[in-house]
Amino acid sequence: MDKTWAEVACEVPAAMVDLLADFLVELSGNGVSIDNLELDTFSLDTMDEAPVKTVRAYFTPDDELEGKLDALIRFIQEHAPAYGDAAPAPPTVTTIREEDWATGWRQHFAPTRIGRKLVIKPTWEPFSPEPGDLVIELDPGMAFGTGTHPTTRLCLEALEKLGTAGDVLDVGTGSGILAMAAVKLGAQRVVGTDIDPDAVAVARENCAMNGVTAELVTTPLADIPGQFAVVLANILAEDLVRMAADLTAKVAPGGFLILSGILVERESYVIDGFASTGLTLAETTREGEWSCLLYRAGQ
Ligand SMILES: C[S@@+](CC[C@H](N)C(=O)[O-])C[C@H]1O[C@@H](n2cnc3c(N)ncnc32)[C@H](O)[C@@H]1O
Repeated sequence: MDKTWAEVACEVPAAMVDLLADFLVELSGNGVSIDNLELDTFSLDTMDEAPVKTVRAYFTPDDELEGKLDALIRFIQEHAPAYGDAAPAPPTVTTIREEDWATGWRQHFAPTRIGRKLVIKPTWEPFSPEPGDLVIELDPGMAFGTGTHPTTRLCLEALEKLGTAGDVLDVGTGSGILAMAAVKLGAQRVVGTDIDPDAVAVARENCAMNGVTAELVTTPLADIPGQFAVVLANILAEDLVRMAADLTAKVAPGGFLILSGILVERESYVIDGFASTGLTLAETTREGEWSCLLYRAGQ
């Protein structure tokens, strides 16, 4: 017989989504999906439009389900008043077939091989690594960087190709995915910085889960000490150009700067923006509508 899942859907105030999603990941042992919210997106527009969001979690329909639903209802009743006056509707439970579930959101977050050795794997998925594989465990969370976005993949591929014998700086670390990959690839000192303290908290949790050590900070780029063999920045084109001088200053002589977050149509805008930095454009890679630029510093 087909395996089934209990899909539990909760409609809550948009501002409560993060809190509830964390709770549901813990309670279900699976990931969650959030209506209108892509796993990784450069635009937060989708988050602003609706005051109420639906968070869906997937449970095994066993003897424990009823107790878990009670815990969920108590959690919502306890926390919802802080997010608005209207009482949220009770969660709904729908039985769905494994095959429907597998063709839903989850297929977008399965173990993914990136480059030759790196594998990004959700914690709940079994995976048998091949010799030499560098596995990063990561669940969809509240920070960009699950490995599903082309810009993340382009950065990871560039990083793997370069090798990371020296120190690495990851500007806009998000989930910490690039910083973790740098550590796994053998970098010495790895620093990840993000203007979003929530992202830094997520990145720290992810590093702890993966047993890797990286310095994860909210320190502005200009205040980070030292220079690095590789600097990564997967941030939008406008920000990259605005930060061109500071990014360049962090690259050690002979080192590399990997830039992504660049729509192909904005490639020349970024290249123009970095024209006076003294860096040499060594390679351009693309996936879909996204582009990644690899620069090299002189000795
Ligand atoms: C597209 S995400 C990249 C996440 C991850 N590095 C990856 O490649 O998947 C961009 C991140 O940069 C952060 N960010 C935006 N502007 C920044 C800045 N000026 N300095 C540091 N971080 C910044 C955002 O908060 C976000 O977490």
